[in-house]
Amino acid sequence: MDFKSNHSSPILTDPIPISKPRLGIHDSLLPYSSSGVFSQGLFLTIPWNKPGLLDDVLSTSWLDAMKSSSPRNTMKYNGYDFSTNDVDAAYRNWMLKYPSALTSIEQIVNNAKGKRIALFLDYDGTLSPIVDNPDHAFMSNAMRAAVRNVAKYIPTAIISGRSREKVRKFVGLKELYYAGSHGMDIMGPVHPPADHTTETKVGNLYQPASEFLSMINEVFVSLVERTKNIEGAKVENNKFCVSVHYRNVDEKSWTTVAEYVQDILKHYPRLRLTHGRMVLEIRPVLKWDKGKAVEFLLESLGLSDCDDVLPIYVGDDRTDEDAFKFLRERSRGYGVLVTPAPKESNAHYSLRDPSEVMEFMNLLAGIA
Ligand SMILES: O=P(O)(O)OC[C@H]1O[C@H](O[C@H]2O[C@H](CO)[C@@H](O)[C@H](O)[C@H]2O)[C@H](O)[C@@H](O)[C@@H]1O
Repeated sequence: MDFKSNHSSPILTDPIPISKPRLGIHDSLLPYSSSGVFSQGLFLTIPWNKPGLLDDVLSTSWLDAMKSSSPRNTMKYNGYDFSTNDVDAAYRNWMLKYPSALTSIEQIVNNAKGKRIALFLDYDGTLSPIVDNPDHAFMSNAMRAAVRNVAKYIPTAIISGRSREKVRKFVGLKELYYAGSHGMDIMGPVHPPADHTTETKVGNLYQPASEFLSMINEVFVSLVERTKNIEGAKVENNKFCVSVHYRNVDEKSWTTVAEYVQDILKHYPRLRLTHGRMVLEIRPVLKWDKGKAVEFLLESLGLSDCDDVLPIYVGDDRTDEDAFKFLRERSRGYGVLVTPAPKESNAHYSLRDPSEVMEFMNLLAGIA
């Protein structure tokens, strides 16, 4: 399998051309084939993203970007103040383009007839509500039950910006596929022993950015040190990427946070910066994202190039747009954007919040 992406980064604007080295994936990282989950002998060409230090966050009005990156409520959005009525009217209008996946379930079911659904779920803001402390973003037991139930009928993967280990711990379900670090750390389900004489089989692993591990660690340590005096700043090690949270930082210090990040990145031309919800994220320049992870998983599951497969991806964040874009460009399946406020997206449908995501999964389980 040879991934050759034409996708241009949705974020970087740096025009510096670079060569695209072919990254041979070491055998030890190749999925083993005995369980038949991941195909063997993969040799991926992973295009490198342009080595820009700065994305839209820093190249233009990054302070504005920081401000609008996660509306704390729907009354203030993208710099505008809305009354509740305005918000409702705007949202209803927006839903003409991105209809609710709940009210469109019949249409989805009709299109799924004779097809196998594959479900991809983002974690933060999709399965768990956005909270101030990233370590406390727990999903409810009801949500866990809904995921467990839908996964009985539909192959289900969690694709998150968090480290795979952390998101797996939050979700707590062994039977799922997990892709952490924005898709750069993929693992298949852990199979329980068939009987007490056999060992638990660890899921197959695929880590296209493994060579960046020590560099990311270094950056993590530097950023922790650098930001230690900024009240509320939190640096999270997501294994193949680092998140610098400014949600709890006084707005007056946001510039300082961004400058510190920018300073450190100057020493790492092979890392780049993207922007999530009140978080700056540092990751390898590899052009590997959630869209690539979906492509990889479909391929590994033997579900790519099949007309009888309907992938559905549910997510709330900018990084999920890569997956929506992949599905749209391939005219395959549906992206479902989770948002309480209107925003442009490559998704096909919308859901307002995690509780609607849960309802949607219950409906999917019912029809599968
Ligand atoms: O891809 P995701 O699963 O959506 O992960 C994206 C980032 O999510 C987390 O941060 C976000 O959620 C936190 C908890 O609600 C919130 O406090 C923070 O402001 C948000 O940016 C996570 O902590 C990051 O590492 C992920 O990259």
